[in-house]
Amino acid sequence: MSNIVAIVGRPNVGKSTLFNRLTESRQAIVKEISGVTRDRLYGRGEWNGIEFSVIDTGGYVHGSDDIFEGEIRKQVEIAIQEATVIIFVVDVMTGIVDLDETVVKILRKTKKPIFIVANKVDNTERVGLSSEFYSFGIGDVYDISATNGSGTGDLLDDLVKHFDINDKTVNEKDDLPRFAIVGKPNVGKSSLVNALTGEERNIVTDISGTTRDSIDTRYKAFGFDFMLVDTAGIRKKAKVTEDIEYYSVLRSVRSIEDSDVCIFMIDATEGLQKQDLHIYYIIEKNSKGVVVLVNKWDLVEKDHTTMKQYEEKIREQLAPFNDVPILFTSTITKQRIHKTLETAMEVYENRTRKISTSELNEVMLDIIQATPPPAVKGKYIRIKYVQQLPTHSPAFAFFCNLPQYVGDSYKRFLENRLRERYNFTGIPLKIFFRKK
Ligand SMILES: Nc1nc2c(ncn2[C@@H]2O[C@H](COP(=O)(O)OP(=O)(O)OP(=O)(O)O)[C@@H](O)[C@H]2O)c(=O)[nH]1
Ligand SMILES: Nc1nc2c(ncn2[C@@H]2O[C@H](COP(=O)(O)OP(=O)(O)OP(=O)(O)O)[C@@H](O)[C@H]2O)c(=O)[nH]1
Repeated sequence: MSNIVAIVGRPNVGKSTLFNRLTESRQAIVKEISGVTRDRLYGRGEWNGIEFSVIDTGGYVHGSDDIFEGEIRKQVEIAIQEATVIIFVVDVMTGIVDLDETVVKILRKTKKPIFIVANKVDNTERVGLSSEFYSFGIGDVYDISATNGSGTGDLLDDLVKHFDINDKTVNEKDDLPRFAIVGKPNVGKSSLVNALTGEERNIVTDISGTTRDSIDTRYKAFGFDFMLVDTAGIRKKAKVTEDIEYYSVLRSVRSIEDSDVCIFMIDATEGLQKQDLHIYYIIEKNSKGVVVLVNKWDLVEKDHTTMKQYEEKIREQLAPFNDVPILFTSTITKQRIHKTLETAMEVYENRTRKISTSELNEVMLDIIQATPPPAVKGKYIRIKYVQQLPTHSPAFAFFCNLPQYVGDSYKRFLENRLRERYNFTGIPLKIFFRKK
C-alpha cells in the first residue's frame, strides 16, 4: 500500500501554499534534477517519521471561468483514483461557493478518507467560521492557516493514521519482486506488457488488487517469476487520450510506489524530455530501482556510434543519479525484451544488497582517512563509523562529530565510492550523517 495524499479544491483557496507546507522540510534538501524545475505537482512529506507523497491537483487550470468546472472535475476524479487520502481545501474567507459544491459532488462518490481543510484561519477571530463546511457531510473539518502553519500539526496527526507505518509496500502480498512499467503516454508501455504477456496467456495469472481496480500480473516463464504492477491500469490508460502531461505524471505515482523496480520507458525518437524527467524524479524520490528503456529503437537510423552517443546524452541528462542500466529496445521486433527482465532482476538484487558493518567500515574508513571531509570554519569533521540501515532500499549512516558540516560534494564523493565498490546500479542511495 502506498501513502498518497492528494490536495483538491477550486482555484485560490491555498492548495499550493498547503502543498509547500506539507513538503517543505523535504523539498529544501532536494536538489533540482537536470532541467526539472521543481513544481507543485509532486513532493514528499514526513510527519513523526512516517513518509508520504503529496500530489497537488491545482494550478493547472487556465483560461476562462467556464473551463474551470470541467478541469476541476477531471482533477478531482484522478485524485480519487490515485490517492490514499484526500485533502479538500476550502476558504473560510469566502465560505461555500458553487465550485466547492462541484467538487463535493464528485467526492461523495468515493469511500476514501476525506479531510476538509478550512484554510486561511489565520487568527482566533476566524475560528468558528468553518462550521458551515460540515454541511457537505463528507468529512471532518480542520481549521488551518497554510501561510502561518497553525492547525497543520493536528491535521497531520490524523492524516498519518491512514498510512502504512513501515513501508510495507513490498513483499506484503507475496515475496515476489514487483516491477512497474512507467513512462509518459505513447512510449510503448502497453506494447511491452503485451509483448511480455500477450502471446503467453498461459503463463500469466491476473490477480485483482485489493485497494482499487488494479490488476497485478504474475509473470512466470523463462526462469522469471515476478509481479507486474498494475497492468490493468496500463491497458486501461491506453484507451484514454491523455494529452496533458500533468495527468500522466500523476498516474505514475501509485504504480511507482507499489513497485520495487520501475521499468522506465522513453521514446527513442523523442529523447528524454521534461515530462520523462518528472517521472524519473518520482522514482528516485521513492528510492525505487530503475531500468531505463529507450524504446522504439527500431525507428532510429543508426551507425556504429549512435547507441553510445545516445546513451552518453541520456546519462548526462539523468545526472546526478545516472548509475542506471540503459537498454535500447523495440516491442515490435522484440529486441532486448528478455534482457529487460534480466536487468530488472539484477536491479532488484542490487536493491536488496546488504553489506555487513565490519566490511563497510574496513572499506570506507580507509577511503575517508585518505580523503577526509574538508574542515569547515577551522573545525575538523571526524567520521567514526558507517552502518547500512535496515531499510528496504539501501541507506547508509555515517556517524561523526559534526554532521551538520558535511557538504553535498563530500556526500556525493562517498556515494560514488560506495557505487564503485558495490553494485548498486539502478538504485538511488540514501546517505545520512549522524551525530556520534
Ligand atoms: N490569509 C491567508 N491567505 C492564504 C493562506 N493560504 C494561502 N493564502 C493566499 O491565497 C492565495 C491563493 O493561494 P494558492 O496557494 O496559490 O492557492 P491555490 O488553491 O493553489 O490556487 P490555484 O493555483 O489557483 O489552484 C495566495 O494569495 C495565498 O497567499 C492562508 O492560510 N491565509
Ligand atoms: N516502431 C515502434 N513502435 C512502437 C514500439 N512500441 C510501441 N510502439 C507504438 O507506439 C504506439 C504507442 O504504444 P503503446 O504501447 O500504446 O504506448 P503506451 O505507453 O502504453 O501509451 P499510453 O497508453 O498512451 O500511455 C503504438 O502505436 C505502438 O504500436 C516500438 O518498439 N517500435
